[in-house]
This record gives sequence, C-alpha cells and structure tokens, in this order.
Amino acid sequence: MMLTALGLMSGTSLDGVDVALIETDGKRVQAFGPSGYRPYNPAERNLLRQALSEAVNLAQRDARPGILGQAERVVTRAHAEAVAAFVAQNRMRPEDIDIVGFHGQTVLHRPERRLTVQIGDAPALAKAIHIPVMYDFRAADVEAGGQGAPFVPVYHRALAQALEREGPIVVVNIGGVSNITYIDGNDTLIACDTGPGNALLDDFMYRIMNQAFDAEGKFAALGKADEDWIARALELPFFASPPPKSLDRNDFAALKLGDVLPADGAATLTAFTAAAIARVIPLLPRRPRSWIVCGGGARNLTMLRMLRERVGTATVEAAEALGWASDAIEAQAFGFLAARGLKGLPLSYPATTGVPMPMTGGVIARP
Ligand SMILES: Nc1ncnc2c1ncn2[C@@H]1O[C@H](COP(=O)(O)OP(=O)(O)OP(=O)(O)O)[C@@H](O)[C@H]1O
Ligand SMILES: CC(=O)N[C@H]1[C@@H]2OC[C@@H](O2)[C@@H](O)[C@@H]1O[C@H](C)C(=O)O
Repeated sequence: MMLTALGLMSGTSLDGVDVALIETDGKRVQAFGPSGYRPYNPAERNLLRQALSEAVNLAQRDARPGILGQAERVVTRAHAEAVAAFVAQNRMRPEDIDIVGFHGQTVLHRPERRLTVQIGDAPALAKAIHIPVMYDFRAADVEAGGQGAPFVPVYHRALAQALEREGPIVVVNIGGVSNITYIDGNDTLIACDTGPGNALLDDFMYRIMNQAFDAEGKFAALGKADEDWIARALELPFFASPPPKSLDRNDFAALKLGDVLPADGAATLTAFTAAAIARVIPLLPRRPRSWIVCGGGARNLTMLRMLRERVGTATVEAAEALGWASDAIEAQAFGFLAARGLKGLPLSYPATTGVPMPMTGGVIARP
C-alpha cells in the first residue's frame, strides 16, 4: 500500500529544517513530491550550538537539563512552522499526509555508550500539525549495540536501484558530517560515516570570515591545501577502522589548523573532507565506479573537484545531475524510513550500522 510520507530533517550543520514529501510503500518510491526548507535564524542557531556543548554531559536519552529544554521547544516549534508553511504552500490538508518522519536534532551521539540523543518533542509536534509523527529512529539500533547511523543507506539503495547503473556505486552525503552508502547489485549494502563534512569548514568560515559557509567553495579555491596537515589528521584511528562506524558533529573539533592564511585554511579543511571520503576506498569490497554526491556539500564546487582528484578514474556527479533533489534527500529518507517503520521493515542492517540483525524502529506519536 502506498503512503504519503512527509520527511523532516534537521541535520548536524544546524542550518535549518528540510521538508520533503514522497509517495512510497517503504520499498520503492512511487513519486517525489515537493520539498521545503525553514532556516534557523542566528539566535536559534546559536542556541543549538550551545545545546550541543551542554549535551556532552548527558547520560540519559530523554534528559533535558539546562538549555536543552529550551532548545527542544525551539526545534519543535521550527518543525511545526516548517510543516504548516509546506502544507499551505502546496495547498494540502493535514489529512492528505499519512505519516511524518521526524528525525529531530542530534545533540549527542555516543554509540559506544549505547546513547544517541535527538531533541524534538514528537507528541507536541503531532498535536500542532494534526498528523501522526514517527520519531526516535536511532534508539533501538544503538540499544542493540549498533552505531545508530547512518540511516539513509536504505533510501540511497532505493534511489540507486532505479538508476539501473552498474556498480559499485557510492552515494555520498556531505552534510555537517559526511557519510557513504556503497551499493553493488541487489545484495551488497555497506555504509558508514567517513569524517567531517562541512562542519569544520562552516565553523572556520564563521569564526574567520563571519560567513555561514563557503558559497560554491569560492573562497577555498583561492587557497592551497596543506597536504601534510591532512596526512597527519588522517592518521587518527577512526580513518583506518572498517565500516560500520559513525561520528558526532564535533568529533574533530580539537584539530587545529594553527596560523594559516584564511583561504589556505578553507582549502585545507575542504580537502580534508574530500580526502577522508576517499580514505574509505581501501575499506570497501571493490573500488567504486561512480560517486553520487548529495547534501549541501554537493554545492561546493571546490569540494567536488578535490574529491575527483582523489578517487582515481571513477566518476563524481552531484545528485542534481541525476535529477535527485540533493538538498531534500535526507528529509525524503526520513519519510521513507517512517513508511518502513510503520510496516515493520528494517531501517538498519549489520552492514550499515553493525546491529546484530536487520532492525526496524521508530515510535509513533498521534495527534
Ligand atoms: N551554496 C553552497 N555552497 C557551498 N556549501 C553549501 C552551499 N549551500 C549549503 N552548503 C553547505 O551545506 C551545509 C548544509 O548541508 P546539509 O543540509 O546537507 O547538512 P545537514 O543535513 O545539516 O548535515 P548532516 O547530513 O550531517 O546531518 C551548509 O552548512 C554548508 O556548509
Ligand atoms: C547521529 C546522527 O545524527 N548522525 C548523522 C550525521 O549527519 C550525517 C551522518 O552523521 C549520518 O550518519 C547521520 O545522519 C544521516 C541523516 C543518517 O543517519 O544517514
């Protein structure tokens, strides 16, 4: 049975709420619907940055001490506003939507402690938008000993299968954190986080240039990457460990560039993201033939060039070139995951998060 699913994603870049509608039975996508975006304003973004700093001390998934309670209310309200605007702009009614997939905002990810925390009050959201909401997608996975991320691979596979392209294909999400999905035919699906996405570069641009990000990678294109710095950074144990593996947004925040020219710093951080993605190649069964890049980083032309320089003869394409809605893919994925959760289908697998067996998940809040 086909469902009209509305996915909501607020990711580690802390830029805003992505909204995307899909028609799906949880196995294939019958139709892509419209998408939307509700940016966080500077005050909201600063609050979320503080929330990530305070969350490092959390021990329980549902604890909201200090400003985490306020941050959760802001995240919930922003998602309710995003849905209300989307429904109005697309002349829909709440009853037109069967299920909302609500990721929430990750403030802490410590799978080794079987803890991952996404703030967002799903019962309050369901009441505000008058639509059933599925949430807490990652909890069951980490409680079972999985990495709890990445969760989009099952959606990347659905998209890639429709391409009818010879594998191995890698779909790369370059968000705040980067993650890959390796797809080779119908039976091989491997995934992991690879390293920083845009987070280090965004934080650098904000601190040094008072800009939210390096638009199209123009600033980094003026600089020269410090390959020795990148080689040293890639010696961190994470990069040699095989999939499955996952990261928190600020796991590499301790890496310091030192005294560099701003453009060289931007070039180095952009190249570090590209090099960390390419570092996964020897950890995969076969060398990928094509890389499809999605997430906000796919708009960074310097990032795409630097990735091309590091993946040999494989092709590197922005997802838009395939007609995919790059910015909306993660939101679409959580609509897809909500449909799968409703049907008890697996959301994660041993080869994507390291869970002992394929696992479903998600909790429903009704209006
Ligand atoms: N025009 C652009 N040029 C370069 N980079 C861009 C552009 N637009 C967005 N970005 C980058 O993309 C980021 C947002 O990407 P995205 O929304 O995929 O991240 P996210 O979903 O929050 O992260 P994650 O996937 O880790 O949860 C921005 O923070 C910025 O770094
Ligand atoms: C814990 C968490 O929110 N992880 C995010 C983060 O952002 C990108 C990467 O790390 C990915 O593993 C994951 O999000 C995407 C949506 C995922 O689960 O596939």
